[in-house]
Amino acid sequence: MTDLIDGNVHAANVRARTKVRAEAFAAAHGRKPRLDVVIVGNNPASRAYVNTKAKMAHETAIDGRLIELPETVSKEELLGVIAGLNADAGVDGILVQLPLPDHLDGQMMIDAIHPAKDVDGFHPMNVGKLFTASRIDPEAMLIPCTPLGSLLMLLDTVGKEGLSGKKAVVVGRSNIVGKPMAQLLLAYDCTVTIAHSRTKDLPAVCREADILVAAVGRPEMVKGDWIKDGAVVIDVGINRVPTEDGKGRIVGDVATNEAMGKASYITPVPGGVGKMTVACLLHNTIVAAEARVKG
Ligand SMILES: Nc1nc(=O)c2c([nH]1)NC[C@@H]1CN(c3ccc(C(=O)N[C@@H](CCC(=O)O)C(=O)O)cc3)C=[N+]21
Repeated sequence: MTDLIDGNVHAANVRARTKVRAEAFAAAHGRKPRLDVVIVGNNPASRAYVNTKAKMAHETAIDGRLIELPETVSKEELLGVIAGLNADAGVDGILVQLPLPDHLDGQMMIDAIHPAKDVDGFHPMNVGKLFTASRIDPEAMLIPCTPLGSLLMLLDTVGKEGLSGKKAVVVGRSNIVGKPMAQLLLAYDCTVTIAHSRTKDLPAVCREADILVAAVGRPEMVKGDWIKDGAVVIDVGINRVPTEDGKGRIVGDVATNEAMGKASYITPVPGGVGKMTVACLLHNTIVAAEARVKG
């Protein structure tokens, strides 16, 4: 039997707790916490994510502005926008939607965000804190949203005991998901392997995993027979694939149908990790806001 881990339920819980804190913040400080999102160009998928974030922020009593810049914006202009948000005392969180057009260096822009406002948790200062922490504290650190959301679902599903000493395999080595995810699992006493596109015999490596995190961005790459019986599977992928009606549909990095009956738990796509990513972004915004007013 495979149980689905319902991202909508977990995300609603995170948002409910965040909303209570956002309302208390507003009562104490005379303004709502604020998350500003910078988006460059008009990639339809990027637009869709940004709209979801704006809607969820609003429902969670968090304010925000969307700063829309043309595809052709220069490096200097974008750095200027970020500097303005850093200097604006009313802004608690800054998110620069990635990826950026080729002429802009994403890491340079991340580095320019004030670490205290870096609600993505991508700034080297926040990355360093995560990698050196002896204990993971989502109240005291800005942890990248997708790995944090994945960890919270794992903790709610199998508990700390369900992670300690277990073999975890993270497929994917991005700075946004793979590397921080591996670090979180390591902090919870998993034995962690980071696998990637050059890994020899990837199916065999995955078959060893008690906890399998797929973050490769390839539709349904992880097959049913890559999954150990009883493994917990976290599917981070969000891939749009064509359908006959031309509308397309969203699938993960795991062939979910094949995983059913093998995994003990799996996150569905959609309705899994993605929902928690947005909820954790709002969580990070209230953490950043509270830390800033404390000084
Ligand atoms: N600086 C930055 N930070 C990000 O966190 C960031 C980013 N850039 N660029 C783009 C990606 C993508 N991303 C998603 C968040 C939620 C869903 C989500 O809620 N997905 C729904 C379904 C989506 C659908 O149906 O289209 C789900 O999984 O159920 C998806 C994708 C955040 N990103």
